[in-house]
Amino acid sequence: MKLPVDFKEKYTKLLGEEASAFFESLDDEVQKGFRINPLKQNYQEVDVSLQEPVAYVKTGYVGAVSGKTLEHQAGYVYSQDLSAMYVGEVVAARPGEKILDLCAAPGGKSTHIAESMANEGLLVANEISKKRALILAENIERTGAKNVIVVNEEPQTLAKELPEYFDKVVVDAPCSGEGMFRKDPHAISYWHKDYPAQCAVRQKEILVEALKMLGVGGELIYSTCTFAPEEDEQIIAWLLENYPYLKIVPLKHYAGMDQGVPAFGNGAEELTGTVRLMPHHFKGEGHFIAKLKDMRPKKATELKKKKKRKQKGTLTKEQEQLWQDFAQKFFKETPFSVDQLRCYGEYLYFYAPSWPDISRLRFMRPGLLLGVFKKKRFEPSYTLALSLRQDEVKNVLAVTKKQWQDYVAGNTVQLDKKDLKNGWYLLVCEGKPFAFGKLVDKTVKNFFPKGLRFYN
Ligand SMILES: C[S@@+](CC[C@H](N)C(=O)[O-])C[C@H]1O[C@@H](n2cnc3c(N)ncnc32)[C@H](O)[C@@H]1O
Repeated sequence: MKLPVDFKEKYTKLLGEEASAFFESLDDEVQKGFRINPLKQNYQEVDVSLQEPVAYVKTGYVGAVSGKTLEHQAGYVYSQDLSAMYVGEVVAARPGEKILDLCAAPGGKSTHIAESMANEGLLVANEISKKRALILAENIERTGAKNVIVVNEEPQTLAKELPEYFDKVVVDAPCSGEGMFRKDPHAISYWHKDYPAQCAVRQKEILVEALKMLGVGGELIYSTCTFAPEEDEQIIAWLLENYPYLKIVPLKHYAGMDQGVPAFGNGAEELTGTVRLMPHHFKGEGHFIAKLKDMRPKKATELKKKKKRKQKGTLTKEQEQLWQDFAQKFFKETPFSVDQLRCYGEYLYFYAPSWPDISRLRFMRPGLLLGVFKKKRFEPSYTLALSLRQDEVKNVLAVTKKQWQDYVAGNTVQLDKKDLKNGWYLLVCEGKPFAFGKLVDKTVKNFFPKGLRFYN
């Protein structure tokens, strides 16, 4: 790989005798990784090679997964760089927490966080770029998580709406991307000597807003996919100097993981509690990760509940009836109560009443999309199908792998079974729910989203 001269000079100085091993590692083959999704029923049975688990992520494996497999389409696996996947583990999301992923697209960390929350609590996944936020929403959708809101905002706007709201805030910051050189040689073309310092300015701006949203006693998780001290140890040193109530939570260093280097920051010994994932020591593209805790005690006044604004999106009587008709026919037990339903336009969402009012924010996904009202009928969504387990529903239709291939390509499926009632079915292939289909006589009509169709 042809590395910029300034880059080589800089890391020769910083890494000393290790520099040549570091440069050589950037020519090694990319080692791919993936995670399996514990939100899915029988997730341990995915049909991919699970021979090489990674030690530091409970659901992580070494290996490549194709985007055209049933496992991928149905949300059982998520492809993620082996170093990036340690971030989600460091977040250690727990059911019931309120978590913000401020720079979330395409969703590697957000999907991991959502998958750890067992559908309890709230993850707000935010992405500033609209195009990328759409991809983020799609990736979140495949996980089947019910407790995720996807927004497309600037950190400043979010901070005004959700001050001190979260238990954990994740800033996987836009950075100079030196850890992307091997995977995406194009990243080299953006790099210049002053780029890391320029990125650091933006990172500080983002962090100032992120900290406004962190609740007293909460945790900030900061990460980059770059090796530049300006964006790594120096950012953490800056945080410690400017927010003296923050303390580093020392992270576990598994085999191959390096400690943060105090001399790369301000010399503070506690920087060793951060993690550097360097490609000449660790299978993965490279990352820096730090966790900081807000050490301020909670004040009595801060425990007072804020007055809630009246939420929009109440259903009409007719919409409520249409949903209930569908739910009674389809579910063994109706999973959402009326106060958990919101309607935006014709679209029906699950939205827990305890979640904050986001009506003034640009959202891509205000909760779990359940379906759409169309001329006196309700049509369930693909997203709802991906969030369901077979044992929750009355109407399950098992199809063959060939029929799955046809369906995801946009075709109808012909059945030879006679005894099935017409109506909506959760389609399942090899035990994995993957979409809704509407049976009309012996034909399963295709409702696979047009933009997601693919051929095998
Ligand atoms: C490193 S990527 C995030 C990767 C993501 N966390 C994941 O695991 O898939 C950084 C993201 O920050 C976004 N970003 C860029 N400028 C930003 C800003 N000023 N504030 C917030 N996010 C920004 C980028 O669009 C990009 O999607």
